[in-house]
Amino acid sequence: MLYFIGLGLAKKFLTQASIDAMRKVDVLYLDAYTSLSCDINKEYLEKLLGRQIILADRNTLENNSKSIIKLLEDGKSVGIATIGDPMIATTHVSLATEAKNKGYNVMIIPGISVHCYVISKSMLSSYKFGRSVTVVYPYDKILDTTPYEVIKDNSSRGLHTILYLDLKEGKPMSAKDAISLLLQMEEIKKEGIITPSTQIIIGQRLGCEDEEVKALTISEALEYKYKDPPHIIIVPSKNLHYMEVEALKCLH
Ligand SMILES: C[S@@+](CC[C@H](N)C(=O)[O-])C[C@H]1O[C@@H](n2cnc3c(N)ncnc32)[C@H](O)[C@@H]1O
Repeated sequence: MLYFIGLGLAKKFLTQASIDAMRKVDVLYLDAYTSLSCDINKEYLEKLLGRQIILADRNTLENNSKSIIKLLEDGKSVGIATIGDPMIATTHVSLATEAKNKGYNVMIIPGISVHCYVISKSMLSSYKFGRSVTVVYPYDKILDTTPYEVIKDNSSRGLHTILYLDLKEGKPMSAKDAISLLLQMEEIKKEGIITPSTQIIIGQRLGCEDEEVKALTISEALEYKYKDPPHIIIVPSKNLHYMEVEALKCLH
């Protein structure tokens, strides 16, 4: 059996189902690259569960899945624990389908995802979210403008956009860096999608004791004093329902 175990965003969101599964498996990996938590880490989980955990990088789970399949072939049960939900905005589906196609049972244990958490805290209508996208660091000085295109497309259909921020080699992108990249995209595209008066919602350290969810304009966000990451951004559609307008006022 291969278990994909969602840990939620912080210690207080660990579920009994996730703890039971982590105790039960023969080999337990902690996915250390698709997300991060302010208070769940390998040491904390090892102490809580009284067992050993292996930190898994992208290579172990994506390119070198053979080692995990080999454990299953040897009759071992394997767990892959992930901050948040194991299947939301991660790359674990390919490993799950590979194991399933080879005849192994796959069990998914959902966890509270940042995706649901930020929608809930924003009070925006959950029916009105379009495709989500990740703002990534420029690669070889080339800026990927996909987030700009996705915001534009969602906006044209009256939909909100969730922006995940890049997490490269354990270095989480801050909201401030993401906003300056969005402004650079605007300079390239010049379609008036991201302007100083564009409203955004910034979620900081969600699930932690010092979490914050704030509605700001882009120009306010450039001056804002942020807490440490992780950060996430929502770009609300301009076509807000009057209840959503009221909800946003509560986040100022
Ligand atoms: C690619 S998503 C993975 C989401 C995860 N699988 C889940 O279900 O929660 C990771 C990104 O979400 C955002 N994020 C994750 N946890 C967060 C938190 N507690 N507070 C704010 N943003 C967070 C950050 O932008 C981070 O780089």
